[in-house]
Amino acid sequence: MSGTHANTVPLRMCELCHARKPVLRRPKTLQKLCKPCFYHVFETEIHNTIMEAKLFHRGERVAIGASGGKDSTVLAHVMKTLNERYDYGVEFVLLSIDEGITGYRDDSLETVKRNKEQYSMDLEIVSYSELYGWSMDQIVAQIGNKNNCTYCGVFRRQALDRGSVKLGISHILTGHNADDMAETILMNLLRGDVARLDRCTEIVTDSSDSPVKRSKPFKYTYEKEIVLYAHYKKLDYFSTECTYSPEAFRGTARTLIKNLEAVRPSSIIDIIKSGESFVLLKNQKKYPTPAERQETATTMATASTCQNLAQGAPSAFDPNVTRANRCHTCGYLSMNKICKACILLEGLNAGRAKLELDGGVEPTGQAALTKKLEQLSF
Ligand SMILES: Nc1ncnc2c1ncn2[C@@H]1O[C@H](COP(=O)(O)OP(=O)(O)OP(=O)(O)O)[C@@H](O)[C@H]1O
Repeated sequence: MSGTHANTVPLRMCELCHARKPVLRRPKTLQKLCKPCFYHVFETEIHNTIMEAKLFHRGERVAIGASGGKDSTVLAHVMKTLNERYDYGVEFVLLSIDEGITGYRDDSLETVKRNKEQYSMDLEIVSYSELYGWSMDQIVAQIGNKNNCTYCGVFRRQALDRGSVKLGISHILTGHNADDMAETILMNLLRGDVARLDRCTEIVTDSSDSPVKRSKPFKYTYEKEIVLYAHYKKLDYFSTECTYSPEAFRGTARTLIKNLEAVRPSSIIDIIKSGESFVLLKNQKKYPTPAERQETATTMATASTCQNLAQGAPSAFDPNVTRANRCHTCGYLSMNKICKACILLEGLNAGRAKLELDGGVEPTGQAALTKKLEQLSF
């Protein structure tokens, strides 16, 4: 009976090449594909995203935020592949931030060190201890496990900027993927955070308090496909989750996205497309041009910003930028008199951080700290 059935049912072939047997069902489209066709569509979609957004220009040096995890490892691999295939003429450099998380970042950095050899890219490692005098382990020991993501997020953002500036680079890529972006859109929507909703769908984010622009070439790339790609290509990446507690609200948004994806795979892209289509009141703030950004990055590199921050010394990195744009404590670009990192550091250094976090009456925990940071104005 089964023999008869096998003779009558045509052998299903890859839905793209119709020549090879499929080995996987593509999460984004549910197409059954062979490995070469999956690699091809995966890489080509990223290339198209890069081309449409005009992400690079020839001769540019670009940092890849390399955590050793699946996203940034696949990012480094794909950027090397596409740079060679399409001759972008870009020099990629790996930039890692060592947050000082024992059993997590120390191990993942070993992966990045191997990636450096595997992809023949230079590697720069910048640590929280060196920049701020505090590792995340020490911060968590002081403030507990509750708000650590906020500290880590603020410090990492600035550390990536400072690492780039140290390298004289004004463009950094991160491995944020379509799932991350859909989560962020949903979170901003649910919080009513219209200002962030306006910016969070952009592939390139510019900020007036940063000399470095950030791009997300995986903006439309599904996390599940990144995992499949890393798996089939046998890429060397580190897969352990951070040992400290994750941001609770993002976790909720993530679960929601995963549930939506399970019943409707296009949900992730649909959320991003919807987010992109929202028409919001535009912020009229003028952001620096690429040339202005490059100039600032070079000037700041010369001024050894990292050393200044570690010493907490005010500095005059760029004579063209007025004092009003600088943090009065560390001298780094800031829209407020004191930058977010220094506010947090001040609390830590004075041993006040925990007291301040627990002392408020209305929103508590993560929400309270975020609100406090957002409302800063002097
Ligand atoms: N310690 C770090 N050093 C350098 N870049 C980082 C670091 N942590 C995160 N990034 C950058 O930010 C992106 C998003 O970080 P996130 O913490 O969301 O990790 P993730 O989604 O697990 O990504 P990955 O799989 O690359 O670790 C990463 O892909 C990477 O480009």
